[in-house]
Amino acid sequence: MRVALTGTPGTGKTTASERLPYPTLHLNDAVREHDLWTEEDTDRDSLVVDVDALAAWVDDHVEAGETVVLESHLAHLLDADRVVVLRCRPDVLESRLRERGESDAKAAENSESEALDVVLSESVQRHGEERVYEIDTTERTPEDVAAEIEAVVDGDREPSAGTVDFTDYLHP
Ligand SMILES: Nc1ncnc2c1ncn2[C@@H]1O[C@H](COP(=O)(O)OP(=O)(O)O)[C@@H](O)[C@H]1O
Repeated sequence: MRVALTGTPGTGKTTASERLPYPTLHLNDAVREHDLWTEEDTDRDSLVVDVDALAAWVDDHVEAGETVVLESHLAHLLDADRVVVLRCRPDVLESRLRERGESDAKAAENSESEALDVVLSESVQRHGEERVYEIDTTERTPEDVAAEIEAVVDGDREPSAGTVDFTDYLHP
């Protein structure tokens, strides 16, 4: 089974993935290590990913029949059997990112994106609501988040797209 573990930067994907019993492909690392990008976005200090090249790289690194986690804020752009979207209340997300050393501008940009449900909407658009599972990490420990992800993999959770609403945190 392919599980896409996605969510706005800062929602806790890397931290949760380290606590899962499944092999995890950290796609952002793969993009850099194997030059799976088309150009540099200097304004946003990021790379424009070549999604087709990334998809081909993943195909080459996933054993048929194994459960594998594809971890990245872009993971939902790839084929997956289930899509786990981590969520975090935007004000908490902003402080997490600042504590991680991100710039105020980047922290604010991601906080706004989280309030606008950008990753969730893209995930539903690409995979359909029946494959999308939201997990709100705001008040969960990384261990609890990992346990919730395992429950999704085990089929113990119903799809839950749209259960999280952070519109109250949209900046006027
Ligand atoms: N469940 C959680 N509760 C509180 N803080 C968390 C949680 N998960 C991650 N963090 C912290 O938030 C920051 C972002 O986590 P990280 O796993 O890097 O997010 P992502 O991989 O989604 O960008 C890190 O500093 C991490 O220590």
